[in-house]
Amino acid sequence: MAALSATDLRAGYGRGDDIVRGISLDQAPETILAVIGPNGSGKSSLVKTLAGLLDIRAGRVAVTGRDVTRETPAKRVAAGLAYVPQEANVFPNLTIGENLKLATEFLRGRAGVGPEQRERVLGLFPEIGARLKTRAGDLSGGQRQMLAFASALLANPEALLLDEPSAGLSPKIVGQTMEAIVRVRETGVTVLLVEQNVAAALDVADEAVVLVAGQVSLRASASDMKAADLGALFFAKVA
Ligand SMILES: Nc1ncnc2c1ncn2[C@@H]1O[C@H](COP(=O)(O)OP(=O)(O)OP(=O)(O)O)[C@@H](O)[C@H]1O
Repeated sequence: MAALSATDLRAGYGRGDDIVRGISLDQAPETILAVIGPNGSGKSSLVKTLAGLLDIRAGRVAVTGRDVTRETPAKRVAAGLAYVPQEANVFPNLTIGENLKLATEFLRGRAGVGPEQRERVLGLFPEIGARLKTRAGDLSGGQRQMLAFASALLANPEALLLDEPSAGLSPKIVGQTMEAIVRVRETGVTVLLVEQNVAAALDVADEAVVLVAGQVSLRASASDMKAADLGALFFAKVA
């Protein structure tokens, strides 16, 4: 069974045209699927639609077979679908410890949420665990991203949606962030990774999809995608 599944998904903003225009994708458990494509192709909109932040106009979203299409964002997290937005993904005025505490505030009742999961997650991100009293606003970009991952993982998700985790990070820190994503996958989490940094994403992904104008124009293994002419794919004319 797919860990994450979207079927004929359509979504857009307000009364505007569809931005997500009929996307279907099934993601096998414990894989990393990179979502790449040119600026404005709808990558962030897709991930927001999966997370429940953009109203679904048609189609279906399921997490480990459970239909969450009509669920609120909070209920989707409780169903096993966690989301790390591109920006504003931590509370800067709160400490690391306070951020982590808040992350589980609305998750009572979800299996696997609690002190053991907290220990497991802090074990994955030791530099976060060692600085629980530090204000999140005082962290570097890379550390802030680790805190955002850790906060999302406290929900013990089946699938994790990441929107451009490399944005604004130096190349060295991008590498460390991608390594962290691999560690997350090794704990059994399925990761959907939206990235502008195509090379970094393909280095860690199993598979990738190219989005052009809100539709999937190609799906391939990460290694085949590395060999593809992405320039031609990204800038192909779409009807
Ligand atoms: N809040 C919004 N209201 C209206 N239209 C929006 C909104 N956010 C995005 N869009 C539009 O949706 C389209 C897709 O944007 P989206 O941010 O999903 O693309 P993207 O592939 O993630 O781009 P980028 O790589 O630049 O982040 C764009 O035409 C954009 O103008």
